[in-house]
Amino acid sequence: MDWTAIKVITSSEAVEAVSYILTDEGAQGVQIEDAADFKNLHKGEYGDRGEFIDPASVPHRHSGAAVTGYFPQNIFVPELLPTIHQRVAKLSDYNLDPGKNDVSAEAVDNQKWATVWQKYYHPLRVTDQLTIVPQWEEYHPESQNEKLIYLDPGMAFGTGTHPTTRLMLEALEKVITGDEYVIDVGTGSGVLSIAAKQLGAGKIEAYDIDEVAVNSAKKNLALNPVAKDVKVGINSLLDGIHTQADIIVANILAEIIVPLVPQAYANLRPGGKFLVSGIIDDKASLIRQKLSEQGFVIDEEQQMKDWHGIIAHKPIEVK
Ligand SMILES: C[S@@+](CC[C@H](N)C(=O)[O-])C[C@H]1O[C@@H](n2cnc3c(N)ncnc32)[C@H](O)[C@@H]1O
Repeated sequence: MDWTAIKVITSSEAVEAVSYILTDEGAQGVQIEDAADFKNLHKGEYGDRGEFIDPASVPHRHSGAAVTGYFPQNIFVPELLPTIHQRVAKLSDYNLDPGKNDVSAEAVDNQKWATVWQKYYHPLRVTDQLTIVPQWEEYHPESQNEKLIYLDPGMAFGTGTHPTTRLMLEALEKVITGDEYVIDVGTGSGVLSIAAKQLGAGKIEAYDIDEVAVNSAKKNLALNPVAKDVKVGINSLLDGIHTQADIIVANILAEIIVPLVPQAYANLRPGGKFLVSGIIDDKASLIRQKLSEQGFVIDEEQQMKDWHGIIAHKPIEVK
């Protein structure tokens, strides 16, 4: 099958939202070229996580970002382009800068689609213990404590390389000690659930509002035998869920985290941890405020590029 690539020129801060819009409109995969990610490339051959980067292989951007969605060829481009343009323009209602919002389409053949991923996506050590491995690569751990997450990145957000995902992978590495009951809200590719399992979590439930993401997560979970018992389903946030989890993890836009805060509080046992990212710089204070108002105690906040990740807990003594 051939594909239509729809490219949106936008701002770094809107990358995640634009990826979401493209996926929501039917993109089967999203590729991100973000100037913010390539800022430090000239410093040497290694990225800030020690991974090898060949600058010649990176689509270098000097400012802003390009987000390309790959759509099946039967889409009606003349209708889709203005729809995407309008949805990206509306991001300003959420205080996100849509950037140039230049939307263009190009036909690509199947082979190019495959090579797009394979060119830019290689095994990447994302935290002390976790390495993301594209499904098609053969890879042998370099040390005994290295744990592998196999992914086919063609389907949903969550290749493991985006700062928001990395913040949550690091947070999971810090808080999981073994056998925790984890809920992964907005699972996307399923990357955080697979990581949680690799780190020793017990029962995991993963939810996403988007059917493409749920199917992608199922496929990726199946690539990782350790995660075969993770339950995945379609659900908006924690609507209709009443449980007592040890850890709730969510990498979603700040605007969507706001209604999740009370739901997470209700669904965590006292002492349980709430890990959140997807929070762009100027939304961090809003999320800190919502967490505190709800009764959460903020244990830690990390920043990677323009993104914040927060680890909070529900106090054992509830006032
Ligand atoms: C930024 S991606 C995160 C994917 C993955 N968890 C990661 O960390 O890389 C956000 C995901 O949240 C999902 N999402 C957005 N709104 C949601 C909602 N109201 N309820 C559940 N999932 C939602 C999107 O479909 C998308 O897959």
